[in-house]
Amino acid sequence: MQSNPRIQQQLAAWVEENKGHVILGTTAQYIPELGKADPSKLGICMLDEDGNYYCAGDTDEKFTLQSISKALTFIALSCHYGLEFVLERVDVEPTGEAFNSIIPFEIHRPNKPFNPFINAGAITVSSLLPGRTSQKKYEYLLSFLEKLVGHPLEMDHDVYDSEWKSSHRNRALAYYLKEAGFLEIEVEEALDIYIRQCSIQVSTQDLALIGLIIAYDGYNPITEEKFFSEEIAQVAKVLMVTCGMYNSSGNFAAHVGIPAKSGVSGGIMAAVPPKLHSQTYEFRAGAGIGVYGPAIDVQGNSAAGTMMLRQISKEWDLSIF
Ligand SMILES: NC(=O)CC[C@H](N)C(=O)O
Repeated sequence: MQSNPRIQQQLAAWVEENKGHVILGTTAQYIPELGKADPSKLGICMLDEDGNYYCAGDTDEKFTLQSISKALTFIALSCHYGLEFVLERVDVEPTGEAFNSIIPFEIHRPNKPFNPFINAGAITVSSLLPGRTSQKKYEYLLSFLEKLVGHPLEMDHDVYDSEWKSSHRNRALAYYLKEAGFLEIEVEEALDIYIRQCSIQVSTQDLALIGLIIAYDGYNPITEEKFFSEEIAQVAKVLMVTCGMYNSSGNFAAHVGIPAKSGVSGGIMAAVPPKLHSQTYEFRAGAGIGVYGPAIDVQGNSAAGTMMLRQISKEWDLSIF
């Protein structure tokens, strides 16, 4: 199908309409380098199965994956060792606590972290990536991601350094994980791979493409390549719906209804599965979405980005529910 100018115009109009919502958030100050981002930015890119990109607003910026990487590490690890191996080591239950909370861990003393999208679960998953050193684990993940997006990716070293120096809470969390026997590698190595994966730079176009592949159950409909199984994609989407937007996941499911994963850099990756009975012709076949809006709300989600997705989903009938 040819690119549709009406979609492009509509997206541009919605970016303008939602720009005002940036004041509902601030940049992530707890990682000083992320705090320096321009809070007024807002951009979106949508990609359909024919390879048409529809981009509007600030889509030239690169930004770091942050927690969006948690979904991708989960998929990469499941591809390598199988889903069963991963689910034996991390659960799929939301916690209702902040992503970096120590409380669920300390109170419930679970026999595995609650889910791979909170920091406890994500650090555990990262530590299990194949490779003896954090460098090798990082290389494994990077090459998996580069295959998905089809071009080389890089780490933002300033963001890495900034988080490494300020990640006292994650370090504490990693010591809890070590004490509980969930980390087979040393705390500093586990933190290193986790912070590296969070520091990988992407664009909204990259997120739209990975979102499309997840929506298509591990298959890239543009290049006709299969990257991971339906089974893995299914669990990834369940996690995105139940835990992907932290403690706003319920609200996001109710008002947007698209499997999505956000990061404190202000990125959101969303996977719009095919919905053949929809009234909305353009995206009946599914799509991938990448959003960038670094002013984040108290839960850690792009404030204007979330509002914009709410409008888009409503107007184009994208909710899976
Ligand atoms: N929610 C996020 O994006 C958090 C990622 C960030 N690197 C952290 O661990 O705090």
